[in-house]
Amino acid sequence: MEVGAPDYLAGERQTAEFDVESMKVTWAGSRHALEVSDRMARLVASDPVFRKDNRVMLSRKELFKNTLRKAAHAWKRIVELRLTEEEASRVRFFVDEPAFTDLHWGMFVPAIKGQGTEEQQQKWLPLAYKMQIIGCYAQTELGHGSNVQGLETTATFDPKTDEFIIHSPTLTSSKWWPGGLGKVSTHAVAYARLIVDGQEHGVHGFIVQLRSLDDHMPLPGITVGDIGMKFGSGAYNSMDNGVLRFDNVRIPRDQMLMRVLQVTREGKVIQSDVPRQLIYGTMVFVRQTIVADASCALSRAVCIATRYSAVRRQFGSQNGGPETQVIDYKTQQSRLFPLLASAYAFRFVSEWLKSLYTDVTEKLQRGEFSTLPEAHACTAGLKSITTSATADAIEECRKLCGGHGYLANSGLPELFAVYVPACTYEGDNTVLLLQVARFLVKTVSQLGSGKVPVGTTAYMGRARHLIQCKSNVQSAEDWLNPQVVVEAFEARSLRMSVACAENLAKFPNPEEGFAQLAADLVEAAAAHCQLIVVTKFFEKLQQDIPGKGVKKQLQILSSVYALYILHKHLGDFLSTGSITPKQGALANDQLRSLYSKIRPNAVALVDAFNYTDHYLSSVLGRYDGNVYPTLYEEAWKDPLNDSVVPDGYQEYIRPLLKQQIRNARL
Ligand SMILES: CCCCCCCCCCCCCCCCCCCC(=O)SCCNC(=O)CCNC(=O)[C@H](O)C(C)(C)COP(=O)(O)OP(=O)(O)OC[C@H]1O[C@@H](n2cnc3c(N)ncnc32)[C@H](O)[C@@H]1OP(=O)(O)O
Ligand SMILES: Cc1cc2nc3c(=O)[nH]c(=O)nc-3n(C[C@H](O)[C@H](O)[C@H](O)COP(=O)(O)OP(=O)(O)OC[C@H]3O[C@@H](n4cnc5c(N)ncnc54)[C@H](O)[C@@H]3O)c2cc1C
Repeated sequence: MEVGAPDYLAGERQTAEFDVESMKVTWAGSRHALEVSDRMARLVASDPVFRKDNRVMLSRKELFKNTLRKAAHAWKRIVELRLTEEEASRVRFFVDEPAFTDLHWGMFVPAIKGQGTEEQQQKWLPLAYKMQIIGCYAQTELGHGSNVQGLETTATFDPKTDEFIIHSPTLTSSKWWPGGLGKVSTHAVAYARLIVDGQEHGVHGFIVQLRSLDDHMPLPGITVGDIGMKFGSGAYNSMDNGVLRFDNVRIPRDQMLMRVLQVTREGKVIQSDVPRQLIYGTMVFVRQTIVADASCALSRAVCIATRYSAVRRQFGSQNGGPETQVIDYKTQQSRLFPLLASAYAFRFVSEWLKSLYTDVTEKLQRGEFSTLPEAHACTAGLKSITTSATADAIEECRKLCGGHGYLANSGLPELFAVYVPACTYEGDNTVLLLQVARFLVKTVSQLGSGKVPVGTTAYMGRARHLIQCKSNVQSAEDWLNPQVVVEAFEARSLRMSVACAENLAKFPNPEEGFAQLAADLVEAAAAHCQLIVVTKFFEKLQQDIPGKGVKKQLQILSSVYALYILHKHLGDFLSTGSITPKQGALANDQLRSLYSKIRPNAVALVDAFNYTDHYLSSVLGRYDGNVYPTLYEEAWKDPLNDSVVPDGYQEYIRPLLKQQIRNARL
């Protein structure tokens, strides 16, 4: 905010009962992370190349070119200022526009790191790190996305020339969707069925050059282009999601990523001791980052809706006094505050998931693979529930802002359009929950065998207790006890998984049973993932959290998150007998009282996200709350208002009016 400018939300900030600066540190993860984030946010906001207020007005071509300009400029600044990887990734975050670089850094590089041999990494990574080649992740095809084993592109080994022949045998085998592919990437990690000596060996990744490094023209045998406009006007259209066909394209044998499986010069296929699933490792990595992204997108929407709800007034004027701030309506609170709590919950679960991922990656380097299934289940499940909840929440925030939320300059329509594909990419959310369900059913089925469940399924080891325990909640206060809450969530989750396992056992064919019970399995999986989020929020509170009143606020938010989920899924809790209807009603009583505790802190709690006005790009979410004059000024900047009489008047309006006059005379 400019020095000396009026702060229309000052009153809201004065009622805060905690130290906002300390909360900023907790949200960012550390003082260092906050400092880096703050510095990079200002760097981006002060650079005119990174302006974004005109984004929705640009044509697709202009938008795309502008994105190329921003990406090139960001890279120039990263090199000039010798930014660290952490700083560079914050620059990307604040530039706030999907671009080919996301796939280059986020998937192409990790695919080579995770699936390439040492030699392959040494050859390709330095080129990729300097952006002397630009890569994408070309897995999905026109006919298959979720079913990776169903991909049709082939990679046939030719022992005569020591090459693979990459081919698209059908229309449906055309690569379709990869970001960065359409117009920019020079290379792809392309996924194809490996065929050696007429035998198939599953889907593997191959580094394929697509375009000339001299003139950017597609290489012989490559047909490549953009797949067309996507949802929304600006949004994800800054990305060149592409189509790609291979017509018997030859690549050297050493361009197959061979960490999992090797093909020798003689055409021998050697399976290493690394599990096949590591081919899916890049997706595990990205799913983990998507959970962190969910907390960012959600907190951004909530920040806008909270500030605006404090500015906006409707009804309730007494004796000519001001009307009621809409944030004081209990309905507004019950819709908004759970989303605020969810933003914090997703933030902390993403922190935990990152540490789990780092731990599993270190183990994989040492040849320990036992934790891979849990890492897969956690990343898939949390990616699924956090992105679904965030997409719904952004739309709810738009509605919380009434009519003005529908204006592009509220920032919410664009945020929704750009965010919502997260429910689909990197694994459709339902498909991913079914993966979690497989993991849970397997864990349940092994309970009798003496195998002790660990990690996020450790609670299943107490199945005998959890299957019959009764919650001892007697008052609304009791719901503030984390142990009580966790036990209710554990009982619900375990009982849902056990019920699924028991029902599955009734089918002679397990796969048929899995297909028939899929809807229940998805619900059991979601219940397990919600338990993880609740537990990790409570565990966060066991840590030392400095700053006046900060821990107290987080305790309130953790209870709000848990009780909101409980209230929303009350049917599950009741039908599994995890709690009684009376206890469900008490949870709701507690929730209401928690909302009142959040109310004086609401604006400060969203200030703690430390978002600049540039990043928020929302008139409604401005830090200073100066909404109405800005909305008014912005309206006049619309190109339609360039002229008082619109273009088209002479051709289309005037004749109409004249005709009416003539008709009236008749
Ligand atoms: C200088 C620095 C600058 C910094 C800039 C920084 C910028 C960085 C930005 C980064 C952001 C990145 C943004 C990216 C944007 C996203 C773009 C989107 C990209 C994509 O969408 S890529 C395509 C994604 N596709 C999918 O997700 C497909 C989903 N399908 C699957 O994953 C699989 O097909 C599926 C559903 C798992 C089934 O596979 P299948 O082989 O058929 O497996 P089974 O069901 O039979 O299971 C077999 C067995 O394997 C286990 N399994 C499955 N998957 C995994 C896994 N991933 N890991 C480990 N194990 C796995 C499964 O559980 C089964 O186990 P069993 O024990 O039961 O046998
Ligand atoms: C913006 C965007 C960017 C993308 N970027 C990339 C990229 O860079 N690289 C890349 O390779 N791919 C990319 N993709 C593709 C993406 O990964 C796939 O779209 C995604 O994995 C979903 O697969 P699908 O499209 O085949 O959906 P489908 O599987 O066809 O889903 C359609 C419906 O069928 C349901 N369904 C499917 N299978 C089952 C099942 N077994 N049981 C129950 N229901 C089922 C789903 O729930 C869904 O409702 C991108 C997609 C988008 C939208």
